[in-house]
Amino acid sequence: LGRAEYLRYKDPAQPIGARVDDLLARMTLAEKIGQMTQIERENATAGVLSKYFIGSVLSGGGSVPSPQASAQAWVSMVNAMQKDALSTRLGIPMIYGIDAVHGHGNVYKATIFPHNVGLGATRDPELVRRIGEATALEVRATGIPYVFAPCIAVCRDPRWGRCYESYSEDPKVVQNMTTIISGLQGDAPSGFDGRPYVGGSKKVAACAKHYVGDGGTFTGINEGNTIIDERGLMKIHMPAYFNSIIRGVSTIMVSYNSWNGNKMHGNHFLITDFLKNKLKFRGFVISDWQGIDRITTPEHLNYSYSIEAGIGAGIDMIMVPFAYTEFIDGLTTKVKNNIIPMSRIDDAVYRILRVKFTMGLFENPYADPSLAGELGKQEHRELAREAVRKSLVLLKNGKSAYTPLLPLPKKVAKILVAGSNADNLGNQCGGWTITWQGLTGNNNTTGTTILSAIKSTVDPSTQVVFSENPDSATLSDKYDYAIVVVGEPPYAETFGDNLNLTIPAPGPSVIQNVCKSIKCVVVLVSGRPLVVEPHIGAIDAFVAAWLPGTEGQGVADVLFGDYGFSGKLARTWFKSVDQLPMNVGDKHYDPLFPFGFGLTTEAKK
Ligand SMILES: O=[N+]([O-])c1ccc(O[C@@H]2O[C@@H](CO)[C@H](O)[C@H](S[C@@H]3O[C@H](CO)[C@@H](O)[C@H](O)[C@H]3O)[C@@H]2O)cc1
Repeated sequence: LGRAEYLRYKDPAQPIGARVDDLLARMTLAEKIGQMTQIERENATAGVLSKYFIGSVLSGGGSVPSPQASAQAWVSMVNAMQKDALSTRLGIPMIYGIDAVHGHGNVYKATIFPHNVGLGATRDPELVRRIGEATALEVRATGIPYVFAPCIAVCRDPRWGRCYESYSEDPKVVQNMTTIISGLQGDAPSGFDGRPYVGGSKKVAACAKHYVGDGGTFTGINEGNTIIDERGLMKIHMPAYFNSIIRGVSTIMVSYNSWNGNKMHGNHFLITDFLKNKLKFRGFVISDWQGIDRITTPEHLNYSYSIEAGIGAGIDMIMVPFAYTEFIDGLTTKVKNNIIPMSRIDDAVYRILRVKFTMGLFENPYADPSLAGELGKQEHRELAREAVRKSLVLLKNGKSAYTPLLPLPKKVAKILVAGSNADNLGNQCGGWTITWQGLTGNNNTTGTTILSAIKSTVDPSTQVVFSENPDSATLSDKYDYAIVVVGEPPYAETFGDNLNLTIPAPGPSVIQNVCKSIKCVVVLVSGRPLVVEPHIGAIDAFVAAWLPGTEGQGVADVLFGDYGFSGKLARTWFKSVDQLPMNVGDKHYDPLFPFGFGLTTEAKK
């Protein structure tokens, strides 16, 4: 029998660089460009991956194999795609990516952690690292090795629809929370000088996004224009990328926004000169969804130009995600006509292969079925509950310092719970949950609403009356106190852009109606600070709960004193939207509640 030809790139004993060099030298242009192409899962039908040598597949927001798909169904889907990819001449495994920005959001019964706006308020980087570890396990339970997380945006204007994806307006808080990358990927060995690192098949490749300045657009317009000089960009929006690279982040996603009128997806200086050559980032740079299409207005106006500008700027992998033949043909033409040099293609493919080799994808291309039980595991839910507790910020406690309302007594005669967000799991999870935009209501995934948490925490003898929008008959009853849980419905991206930031109706009237006659604590479930100045006088106690996710028990734990309040504002709480943008350190700083503010309480013995 002839000895099978020794293929150096297939030998795990070989150094990573040698394996990449060997494989790259064997690849045709079509195989190289295929590696640079990421397509949406709905396009990855039988034979497509092998026919076009596709290197990556993704789930866009809400893209699932079937409604309420099990971990096993996800594993079957990903493994089938992998089998197709491995059937190619060189057998290069594809890498499947998904947004797991607050736990494995697309997936039914996954643990949904607080969105980043709440995690910033915890000021607890080690907690956030543990969230990364748990998220990696839940993502691997579904056979997926790559997440488009964390978002390290520094949101400078809460009118931005994605502000809740940002840990803070303060770059230092965002830098501290890059511990999530080490949780997701594992700890890069010291002196790793910014090479991509993923520590085995219980870890996932991460993606620091969106590079750069996504949180700094004019009036918070999503995908808008970040108008700031280079010094300001480097001081506010860049620092967390330094930390991410030191932590060995495997990929970086380019942002839709422009910087001083120039689209980031076409910015050679920031992507190649700065990120790759100065910061020595050695993972791969991925575009956002149709990110190169949106270089032009209207989008896709001149896709040939978009390809040239995006690849020329230094983007390595294109999240196409649908028109993949147009992308492949377009890039092939550019290379054959010497408009894009082969050296640019080789740089891109080198980086992509380095990540795939480093994370062991060649040795372990298929899912580990033993991890299925990690999805929604009780231990992870307890971690999420701890995160909820630590994310709550107590902004007012009693109409005077001598009459604190919190912690609430568990044993009283009767309490009223009111508001749109008291009994609504979808609202407390927010966007990027089950679907891209998120879903209001209690029928979309499993978890604990704030109302059910209250009911299970109070003494069994305490009567709990719930009414979303209580009428005068309900309000005429006698209550020891009321808990009013109001706030925003779920949203994502541009659909969340909002210039007035008022509490959605009927929240303000519920606050007024309840609080004028009953001692009340208002719990605001929202992706950002909202207009509360007109109501604050009528409110006895006020808690910012942000978007806590599935583990609403964490809210009751603190309201009733099983744990103390410890959260600190990671965002300035404005008085009026006319003041915006207004951030800590600004010359004119006149907030309702300043950055860093948060009252504390002691846990009841
Ligand atoms: O019907 N419309 O009006 C509509 C509008 C815009 C759409 O565009 C698309 O919608 C979403 C759902 O398909 C996609 O996820 C992206 S968003 C992008 O997706 C990446 C992958 O999920 C994330 O990592 C990034 O962080 C995020 O910025 C895009 O905006 C789709 C439909």
